[in-house]
Amino acid sequence: MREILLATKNIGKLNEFVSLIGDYTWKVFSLRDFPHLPQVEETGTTFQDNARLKALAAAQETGLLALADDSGLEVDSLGGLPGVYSARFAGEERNDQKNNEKLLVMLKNVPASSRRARFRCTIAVARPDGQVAFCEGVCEGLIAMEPAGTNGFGYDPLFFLPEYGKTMAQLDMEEKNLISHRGKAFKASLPLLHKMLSGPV
Ligand SMILES: O=P(O)(O)OP(=O)(O)OP(=O)(O)OC[C@H]1O[C@@H](n2cnc3c(O)ncnc32)[C@H](O)[C@@H]1O
Ligand SMILES: [Mg+2]
Repeated sequence: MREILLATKNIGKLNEFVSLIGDYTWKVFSLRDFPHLPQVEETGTTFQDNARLKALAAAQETGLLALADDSGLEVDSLGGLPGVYSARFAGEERNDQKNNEKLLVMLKNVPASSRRARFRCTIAVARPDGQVAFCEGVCEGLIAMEPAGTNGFGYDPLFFLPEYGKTMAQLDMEEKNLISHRGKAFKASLPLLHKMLSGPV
């Protein structure tokens, strides 16, 4: 059976990937199966750089094919922030609620018509031999005036999808996976995953 390591410490992301992988007959590992692995410093300035750092470290330390995701929220009126700093926007403690509160404060005087934003996800797939490939997915929306919904994680309660009339946190995981940046990036990565899984890893 093919084996893949999902190289993320974010339980929300992990659950979404497990659901996306769904029926594939792959043996799926997560970083919880390798608790001794060192923390990867996300020193890159792009999603691609950080995804590469996380995937390569995991593949080289475990000998498995590794998939990492670096993702975040880009808010137009903030010049693309929080971007690669999305997880630690309100500080190194990486608190979702504080991140959301900080975002609302920064957008306090910004009208609904200027609250365009997008989630972006870059997936890196790395082999232990150093080969790395990338895929990207984007999901467009607006930053709501107040949070709504309890599903998902991160900025989902503030990410409003006009065509659904709901925030991302008001969708269930299957609905989110159909339209999300992560769902799109994962689907785009499937041919690549099959190709990289077919050679000797
Ligand atoms: O690096 P790993 O271990 O994968 O976990 P992380 O949470 O630190 O992940 P990132 O470095 O990629 O930071 C992504 C942040 O962007 C936000 N984010 C990304 N995808 C999201 C989603 O689907 N819904 C809500 N917020 C999301 C959220 O704040 C994440 O913590
Ligand atoms: Mg991270």
